[in-house]
Amino acid sequence: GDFKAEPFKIKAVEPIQLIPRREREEAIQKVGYNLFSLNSDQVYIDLLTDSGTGAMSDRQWAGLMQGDESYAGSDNYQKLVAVVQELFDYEYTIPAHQGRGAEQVLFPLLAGKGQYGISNMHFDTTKAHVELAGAKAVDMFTENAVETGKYHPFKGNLDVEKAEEFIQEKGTEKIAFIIMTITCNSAGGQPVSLENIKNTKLLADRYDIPLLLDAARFAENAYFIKQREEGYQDKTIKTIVKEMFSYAEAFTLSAKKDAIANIGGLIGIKDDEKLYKRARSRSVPLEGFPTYGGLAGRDMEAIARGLREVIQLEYLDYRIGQVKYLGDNLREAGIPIQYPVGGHAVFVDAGKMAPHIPHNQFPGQALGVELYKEAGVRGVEVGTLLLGRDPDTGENLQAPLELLRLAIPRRVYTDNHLDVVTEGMKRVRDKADQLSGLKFTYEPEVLRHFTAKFEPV
Ligand SMILES: CC1=C(O)/C(=C\N=C(/Cc2ccccc2)C(=O)O)C(COP(=O)(O)O)=CN1
Repeated sequence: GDFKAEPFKIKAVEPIQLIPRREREEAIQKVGYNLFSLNSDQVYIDLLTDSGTGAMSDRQWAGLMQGDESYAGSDNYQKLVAVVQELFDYEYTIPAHQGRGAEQVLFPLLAGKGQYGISNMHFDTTKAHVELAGAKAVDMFTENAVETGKYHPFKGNLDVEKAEEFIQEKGTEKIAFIIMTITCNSAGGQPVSLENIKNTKLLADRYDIPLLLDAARFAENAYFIKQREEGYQDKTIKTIVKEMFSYAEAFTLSAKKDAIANIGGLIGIKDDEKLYKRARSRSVPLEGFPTYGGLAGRDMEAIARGLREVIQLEYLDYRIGQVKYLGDNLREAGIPIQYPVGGHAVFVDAGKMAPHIPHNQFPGQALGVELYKEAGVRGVEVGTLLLGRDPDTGENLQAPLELLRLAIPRRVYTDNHLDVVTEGMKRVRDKADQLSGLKFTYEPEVLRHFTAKFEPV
């Protein structure tokens, strides 16, 4: 339409507050400069993640009252199966408690010791589950993904040539699967074009390798295809979604993103009954039972309803328009970001903003700590800290980009809140060259960023 206002009015609100600067400085120092360790009431505007932090609609809330808590065969499960069939044209659905729940059930059935998982970019928790299955996660993004200041419509694409060389080098029996992350979170929530998905499918078929989707932000990916890909402008989001999923044979999906639910995950299997039965039996010890997957019936209802809401064009116009609003304001202030903005967050190029901080002193984390001190805004580092160490050598892997992610929860904040973020980032920019890096005082074994402790270098 020709007006930009939110396609909803607000019915319930949750108070937030900005604690005094002194208290913010004490709080972050006390938790060892790890933003994950702050309590929510110490955070004014929480851009840590868009995962599980969205606001449900009144219809989703109403659905909670229709939770069928039958142990087996819950009515909400049937609704979930029906919406997966309708939206993705996938026969089989197995719920899980979240995305990682889906990954832990599915991946070991497809990947094993000494094998490789190929992806445009594995998000860190997905990489962890490929490794837990005994395989190695290999990212095959294109050069466009690392040139943050340069426009490219599909920075999330997989480099098909690079992937083919790798397959030929290792031998096809060494490749467990190709998993396409849509949108590509670690590249900056960047979309993957349908052309790239098609070409990846052709590659997978040529070598008889399964193609999976990590579909956490599938609706946002579809929106960018409609906006930017030749021949898709007049297609509905629903049509684009169905085509995207038609090229894969299974997906894992964190319902905490584009199902706008606070918890939940899904495994979708297109038509491979044998794989479905194996996954279904694995879900019993790991996720409880194949018709509830670690969730209450009410949660499955919320997910089923959220999946229908997320593909509405008015919602996506608003949601991605809000991310662009923040991105445009930061760029106007001369703050380097991954451009164009992605679907769920603005990724500040911390490597460019604080070039004096080496990658292994975590510039993204240093900027994130400063933004919290300046404005009580919590972001998250997506760079070397998140990437972790090489499981074989133990060496710190250097990330392709050192980013500070400002993830925008769905239907939660107004542009006024985002203006505070812009103001806070301007203050950080003005002192960026005086910032020092961080070093570990405590480094956990696995997924270290969640609980690590630091001190300024
Ligand atoms: C593409 C993709 C994801 O982005 C994803 C989770 N993302 C998250 C959640 C998170 C993870 C690590 C640190 C902080 C926050 C995000 O903040 O971005 C998962 C796992 O889903 P799960 O959290 O439901 O287990 C699978 N794939």
